Amino acid sequence: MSNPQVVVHRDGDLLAAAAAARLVTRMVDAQAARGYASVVLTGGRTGTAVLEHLNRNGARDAVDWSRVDLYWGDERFLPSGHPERNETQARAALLDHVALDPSRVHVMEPSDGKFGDDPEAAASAYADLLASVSRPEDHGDVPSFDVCMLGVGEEGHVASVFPASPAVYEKERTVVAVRNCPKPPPTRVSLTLSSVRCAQEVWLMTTGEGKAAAVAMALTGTGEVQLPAAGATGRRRTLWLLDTAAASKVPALFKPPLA
Ligand SMILES: O=C(O)[C@H](O)[C@@H](O)[C@H](O)[C@H](O)COP(=O)(O)O
Repeated sequence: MSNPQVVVHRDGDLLAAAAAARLVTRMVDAQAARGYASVVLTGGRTGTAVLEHLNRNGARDAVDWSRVDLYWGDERFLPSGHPERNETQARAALLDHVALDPSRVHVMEPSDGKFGDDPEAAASAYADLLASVSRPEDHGDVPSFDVCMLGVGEEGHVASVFPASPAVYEKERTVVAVRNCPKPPPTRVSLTLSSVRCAQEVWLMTTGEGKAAAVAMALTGTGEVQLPAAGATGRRRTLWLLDTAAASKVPALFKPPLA
């Protein structure tokens, strides 16, 4: 488990642009080292803005998109193509504009997919997929993703893991169905925190005053049951990418001295 690092940017747009540039570099380095890059995408405004900026980044095609494995941290359990699905928004923002290998874009099943309106079956199938692509060096049923990107909710949720929810207590399964989610839409499929923690690097990216309390609590010892973002740590790196508003309650010890 890695200690959190905090990087603060002037505003949300600069945060998204800087995170996109960081992601390009991380993916290029992963491909140089191992021949492929694996990234977990997140829904939400910040996560989608990062993909939009990545699509506009001049270094975008330094990435060999045919050797990228994409996953989702969570997905809204809606029909395929629904505008509220994270997949739909990611495709519009980036995926439809780069030469990905479709077989390496690992979508969580929609509610009109092969399992119909059964989110538990969709979750179980995604867990099986993760297990099938895990390598011996991953030491488990979840790949050691190069980067797992996460947005953060005002009450501290990440992916679709909410405070004191069944998902936050899950210790066995790697992917779960989430019902009665406090953030609409109510039914989702989500990685559990233990799956998030398989990533080499976890990037928590959020903006705005409304997130400042959750960010500060996560960084100052609140437990993951009450504040799931506190449990989102990477094997090698846990990076909080914030704008000044979301960082406004972060203790000085986490912020580099102003230049
Ligand atoms: O499917 C989702 O809704 C997201 O995965 C969710 O975890 C999101 O990232 C946070 O709610 C932050 O969302 P914003 O970035 O829009 O604040």
